[in-house]
This record gives sequence, C-alpha cells and structure tokens, in this order.
Amino acid sequence: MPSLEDELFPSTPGKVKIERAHAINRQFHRCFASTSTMFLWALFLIALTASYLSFQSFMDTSTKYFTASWGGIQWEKQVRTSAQPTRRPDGARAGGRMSVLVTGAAGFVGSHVSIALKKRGDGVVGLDNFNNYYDPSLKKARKAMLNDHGVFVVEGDVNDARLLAKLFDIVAFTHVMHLAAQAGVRYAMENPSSYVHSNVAGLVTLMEACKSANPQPAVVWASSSSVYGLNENVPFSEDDRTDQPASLYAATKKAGEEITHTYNHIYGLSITGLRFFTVYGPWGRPDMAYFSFTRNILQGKPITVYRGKDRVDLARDFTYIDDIVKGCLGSLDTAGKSTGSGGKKRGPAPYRIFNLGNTSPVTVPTLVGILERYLKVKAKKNIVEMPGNGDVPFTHANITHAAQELGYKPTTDLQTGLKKFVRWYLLYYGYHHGKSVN
Ligand SMILES: O=C(O)[C@H]1O[C@H](OP(=O)(O)OP(=O)(O)OC[C@H]2O[C@@H](n3ccc(=O)[nH]c3=O)[C@H](O)[C@@H]2O)[C@H](O)[C@@H](O)[C@H]1O
Repeated sequence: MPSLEDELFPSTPGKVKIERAHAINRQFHRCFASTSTMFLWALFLIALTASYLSFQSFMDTSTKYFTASWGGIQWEKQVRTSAQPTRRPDGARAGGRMSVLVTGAAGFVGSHVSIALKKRGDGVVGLDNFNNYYDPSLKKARKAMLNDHGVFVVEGDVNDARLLAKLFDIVAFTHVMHLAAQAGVRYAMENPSSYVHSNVAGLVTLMEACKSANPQPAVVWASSSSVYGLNENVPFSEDDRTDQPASLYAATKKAGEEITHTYNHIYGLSITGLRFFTVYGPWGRPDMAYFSFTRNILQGKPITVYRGKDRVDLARDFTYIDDIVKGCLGSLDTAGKSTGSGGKKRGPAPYRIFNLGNTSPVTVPTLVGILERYLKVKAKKNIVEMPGNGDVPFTHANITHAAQELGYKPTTDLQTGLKKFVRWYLLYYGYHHGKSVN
C-alpha cells in the first residue's frame, strides 16, 4: 500500500506525468464534451431564435399585406374611375383635360381643391394618411364629402414610395397637387421631426415618384407665407429675402422650395410653389386661431391673444378658402408641361413661385371682435406677449405676379369669410338651436 509520502512523492517520477496526463486527458474530454454540448445548445437556441424572428417578420409582412388599406383589383378600379376626367371634349378648356393626384385630399385645402376640380370635370384621385395632428373624424367627414362628389381617397402616406409607384402605374396623372404636409407654426417646437418627415422626406419621395413617372406630371404644391420669416419689406413680394425663417415649419417649407427647384433643374419637372397666407373658412383646421377661438368662445373658455413688442397687435393677411382654390386651379391650368421622360430631362421646364394672399391684413383682436359679433358671445381674453414660438408679427401679400399669370383676384374679405365659417361651424358641430349668424 503506498504511503502518503509515496503518493506525494512517487519513486518513479514518470508515473505521475502519465497519470497526470491521463487525468488532464479525462478532464479535457469531459470539458470538451460539455463545451460541445454547450455549443450544440447554443446552435439550437440560435436556430430557434432565427426561426422565431423570421416567423415574426413573415407574420408582419402578411399582416401588412392583408390589412394594407390599398391594393387589389377593386381598389385599382376605384382609382382608375376616380382619375377619369368627365368633361365632354366640347367643354374642354385651353389647358385640356386633367387627371390630378391630390395629396392631403382629406385636409382643409385639399378637400376644397379636389371637389372644385371634380365639379369642373377633371379626374381626381386623393391621397391622405389621416394622421391625428388634429381630430381625424373631421378628416373622415371630409372624405365622406369627397366620396359623394366622386373623389376616391386612397389611405396612405407620401413617404410610401411603393404606393406612389403603384398609383403612377395605374394612372398617367397629368398633374400632382401636393398639399399633404405637417402644418402649424407653433407645433414645430413640440414635434420637430414630424415636419422633417412630411415636409422634407415626404416631399422628396413624391418628387422621386414624379420624376420617374412616364409621362411626368406637372407639380403644384403648397409652400407658405411663413418663408418670409423676419422679412420687413411690406407687402411681401416673391422677390424678397426668404432666408431668415422664424420657425422650423417655415424652414421646411423653404427647404421644399429648394428641393423642388432641384427636381426642376435636373429632371425637367414643371413646378409651381404657392405661398398660402393664413387660409381660413368652412371645413377648416381646428388648430388655427379663428377655429380654436370659435370653439373656446362658444364653450365659455378663455382664449389667448398674443401681442407683439411694444403692445403692437399681431396681424395676418387672412385669405378665404374659395380664393385659394381659384389660385390653385389657376396654377394647375397654367402649369406648363414637365419635359423629362424615363427620369431624364429633355429641356427646360417652368419653375414658378406665387403668393396667394388677400392683400389686406387684419389684426388678431379685430378677428376676435368679428367672431364675437357672429357668435353673439363675449370672448374671455387673456392677452399675453407673443412668446418666442416661431410666430411673426404680421404678414401681407403682394399678389401682382399671381394676378398677372394666374388671373388670381381674391374677392372675400374677413367679415364675409368668417360669416360663412361660423355658419358652417354651428351647423357641423350642432349649435344650430337658436343661433343664427347675421
Ligand atoms: O400663412 C401660413 O403659411 C401659415 O398660416 C397659418 O399660420 P398662422 O398665420 O400662424 O395662423 P394661426 O395659427 O391661425 O394664427 C393666426 C394669428 O393668431 C395668433 N394666435 C394664434 C393662436 C393663439 O392661441 N393666439 C393667437 O393670438 C397668432 O400669433 C397669429 O398671429 C397656418 O396655421 C400655417 O400652417 C401656415 O399655413
């Protein structure tokens, strides 16, 4: 029996090496066995995760496919029918028949323009993403109205390149009236990325679709009076500086003017940018002052009226929707053709920018006074100094160019326009009991 000493200090030194080697070998095998088991397990887990992920993505794709709000034979038929001009050839105007894709069709300006086009016999297909920047039920109600007029509105986003390609594949649109945008001057401080998403990325996606379309459409799109920013020349002319925006909203609209210029220059797209001046009227935007003031006054809630430096009232060149619609239609009629095909420019194409304003600014307190009179309710006013929120003290349009080239001539003053708005508001929101607008 080996003594403890023998065990610790064996007489044959090689013996311990062999035994140790065997032990290491055994350990190595054990270790290798457990590593390879672990490896197999890891492989198994990776395979399991991969198949789970691909199953998930398959489910996502199929869900998207099956729940997509566009596509299918019936959908294509609706698009084609809606895009078909209905005017008889003998009733055709100089500009000829149009098939117009109106983006932002369920929006304020978009719905009015779409109906006006359809009424005069042009083909119209609407596109709108029905986002919830303001009450989507108002957008749905506009959609129902459009439907009654034979305008089909596709539910989708201008950032969806596949959808745009599909639409241009189905219809040879002669024009695009691009009104989809993230609007609102002050909201840009709350949600800046929504402006980049819609007004920059969305615009580029749309431009890409237009330049690739064959034939290329002429594009008329909504810029904004806000591009004048800190400009102090009055009234604002298209020749004035527009490189000092006061809000991110204004900056994205200015970027839009530059982006569209690029597509005009490289690809021969016919471009008309319209600088709208504070558009108001029936079916308007609930986020705008005249609309939210009306709501609050009727509900007995206070309104906040901003005031400029040195207690100077803010003023806007408020422009009635029907005048804006005429400016939009005039722009489409005079747009001139895009010159590119197959994504290549064949010659110079028109690039135009117009102010569409009313040429008679009115102060915000005057606007409130008119509303009080029509609503027969005194407003509870909180007058506060204009915060640094992107607002500008006043706007005032010079419309000489639009008058000359589009035959644009606004005819509705703020009193008349607000009367129509209040009448609509009371009816739409069910305030008609005992209230009349005189
Ligand atoms: O021409 C444009 O390009 C822009 O017009 C519109 O912007 P704005 O001219 O700022 O209109 P709007 O919000 O109705 O405020 C009107 C006045 O009320 C003041 N105002 C506003 C809100 C308030 O609570 N209190 C207040 O005094 C406010 O200080 C301002 O003096 C569009 O919204 C915008 O999308 C864009 O199209």
